[in-house]
Amino acid sequence: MSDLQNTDAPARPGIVVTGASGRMGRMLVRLILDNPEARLAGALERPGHSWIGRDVGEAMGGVPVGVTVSDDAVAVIAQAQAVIDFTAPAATVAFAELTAQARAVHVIGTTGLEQPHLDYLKAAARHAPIIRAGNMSLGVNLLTGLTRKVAAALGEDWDIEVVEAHHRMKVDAPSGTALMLGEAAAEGRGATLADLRTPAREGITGARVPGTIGFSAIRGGDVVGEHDVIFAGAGERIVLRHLATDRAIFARGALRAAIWGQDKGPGEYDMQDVLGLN
Ligand SMILES: NC(=O)c1ccc[n+]([C@@H]2O[C@H](COP(=O)([O-])OP(=O)(O)OC[C@H]3O[C@@H](n4cnc5c(N)ncnc54)[C@H](O)[C@@H]3O)[C@@H](O)[C@H]2O)c1
Ligand SMILES: O=C(O)C1=N[C@H](C(=O)O)CCC1
Repeated sequence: MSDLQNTDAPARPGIVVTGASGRMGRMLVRLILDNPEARLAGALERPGHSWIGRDVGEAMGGVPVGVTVSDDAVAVIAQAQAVIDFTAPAATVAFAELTAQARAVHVIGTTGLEQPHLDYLKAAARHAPIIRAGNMSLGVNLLTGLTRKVAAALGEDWDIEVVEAHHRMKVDAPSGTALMLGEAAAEGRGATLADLRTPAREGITGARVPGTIGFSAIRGGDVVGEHDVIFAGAGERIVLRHLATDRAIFARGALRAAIWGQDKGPGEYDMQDVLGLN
């Protein structure tokens, strides 16, 4: 990890990492410190967290980097050109308001957001760019396009199921990625996921309703993230699969988005925009 980070160069956007001690937060702090195109401008954690007041480099077990972990989101975000946020829905909504006030780019990886959270984000995006994706990796964003195409090519007699597996600490299901893939499949069929989504199955569910999209979630161990989109027809199946083996793929995507967003106007964007896949 570089210790030359905060010898400032104005051209580099100052990036704040929220949830700095989390699985994604630590990954992001390291990546930003090692990237010459970005500067770590702040590290936030929730009030009461044991890292508050400590240098983030030291808290991570390395050398000091000159950035103290804070719970003062108002003061820290006011200094940011971008905020990279992998936390929890309620925290993300609060950060969105502060990031919009700072006219900074808000990169959101947090999943489990529900409609009221999304409504807040839409309002915040009237003032500054918000880039949000349930999965920031190049591979999943390519798979999203493939899923849309395959769903468009196959008729309703092909059943669509999304199966995902994640580590035992994951709190939301289906995963943000599974929902992205399901949405792409629904778009391929000229519909929305809200129209086609099957409720979670348990008990006597009855036969599958043609044209619907189902989800199954496995939770265990340290699985980083695995997704299958299954198209099941009569006598054959197509399986589109993404396997994540390193969280760095999400962090790299998020940092790329933060840099990409620097010259963008207010509005809602996703990784398809960042990667030029639209
Ligand atoms: N979009 C993607 O590519 C992608 C990839 C990985 C994870 N995620 C999502 O990111 C989120 C975080 O995942 P994780 O595995 O890093 O979880 P984690 O539990 O390891 O980390 C979350 C961190 O956020 C902190 N936090 C919570 N509330 C806060 C607040 N109000 N202020 C500051 N910090 C706060 C927690 O203390 C914790 O350190 C989840 O929603 C997960 O699904 C998305
Ligand atoms: O570890 C997680 O949590 C992940 N969340 C995202 C999701 O919900 O799809 C991306 C994969 C890892």
